[in-house]
Amino acid sequence: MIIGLTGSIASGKSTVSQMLKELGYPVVDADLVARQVVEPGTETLQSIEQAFGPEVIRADGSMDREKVGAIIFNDPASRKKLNDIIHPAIRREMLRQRQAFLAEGYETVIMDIPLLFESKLQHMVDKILVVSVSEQEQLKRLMERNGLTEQEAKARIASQLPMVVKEEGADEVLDNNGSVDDTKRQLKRILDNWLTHP
Ligand SMILES: CC(C)(COP(=O)(O)OP(=O)(O)OC[C@H]1O[C@@H](n2cnc3c(N)ncnc32)[C@H](O)[C@@H]1O)[C@@H](O)C(=O)NCCC(=O)NCCS
Ligand SMILES: Nc1ncnc2c1ncn2[C@@H]1O[C@H](COP(=O)(O)OP(=O)(O)OP(=O)(O)O)[C@@H](O)[C@H]1O
Repeated sequence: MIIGLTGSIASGKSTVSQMLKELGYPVVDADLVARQVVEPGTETLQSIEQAFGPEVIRADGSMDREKVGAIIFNDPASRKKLNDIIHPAIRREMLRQRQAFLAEGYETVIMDIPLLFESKLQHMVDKILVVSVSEQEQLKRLMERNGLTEQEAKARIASQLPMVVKEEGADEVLDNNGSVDDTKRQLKRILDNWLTHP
C-alpha cells in the first residue's frame, strides 16, 4: 500500500514521518527530494538561476533557499515559475525512490508530500493521511520553528490550500493539536485499521 502523508505547512508531517520511520516504514520525503534535485551542477539549478538571476546562487554554488523562499512565498507568479521548473524533477525522483523501495520488497511505502493536493498527486497513492492543526497552533509553531514574523508566517500559510480542503480530501485526518504521544497513538490506530482492512 502506498500511503500519502500530507497536511499544511508546520502541521506536523515531519514529526509523523519520523514516527513512521521509527516503526520501520520506508519514507519518500518530497522536501528532501526537492533539495536533492537542486544540488550544485544539476540542470534544474541552472534553470532556476536563469529564471531568478545569479543572486539566488550562493558563492559555493548552492541555491540560496532563504532568498528563493522570500521571493516565492510572497509572489504567486514567481511561485508558479519555480514550481514549473522544479516539480517535474521532484516527481520523477519520488517515483524512482518509490519503485526502489517496492523492488526491495517493502509492501507499504510512505510518500510525504506537502503539496499533494496543490499538485494534484492523489493518483500517486492508495490512501491519504492528512496531519491537521488549528490555524492558531499552526501559526505559533511555524513562527517558532522558522523564526518568522507573523506576517511572513501568514504569507507561507496562504501559499497553500486551506487546511479544511485537505481534510475533505483525506481518507483519515490525524489531529496534531495535542501531545506528540497522542499523535503517535492516533497514527498506530489508523495504520492498524488500513493494513488489516485495506
Ligand atoms: C522555496 C524553498 C527554496 C524554501 O526552502 P526552505 O528550506 O525555507 O523550506 P523547505 O524546503 O524546508 O519547505 C518547507 C515547507 O514549505 C512549503 N513549501 C515549499 N515549497 C512550496 C511551494 N512551492 N508552494 C507552497 N508551499 C511550499 C511546504 O509545506 C514545505 O514543507 C523550497 O521550499 C523549495 O525549493 N520549494 C519548491 C519545491 C517544492 O514545491 N517543495 C515542496 C514539496 S514538493
Ligand atoms: N504535537 C505537537 N506538539 C508540539 N509541537 C509539535 C507537535 N507536532 C509538531 N510540533 C512542532 O511543530 C513544528 C512543525 O512540525 P513539523 O516540522 O513536523 O511540521 P511539517 O508539517 O513537517 O512542516 P513543513 O510543512 O514546514 O515541512 C516543529 O517545530 C515541531 O517540533
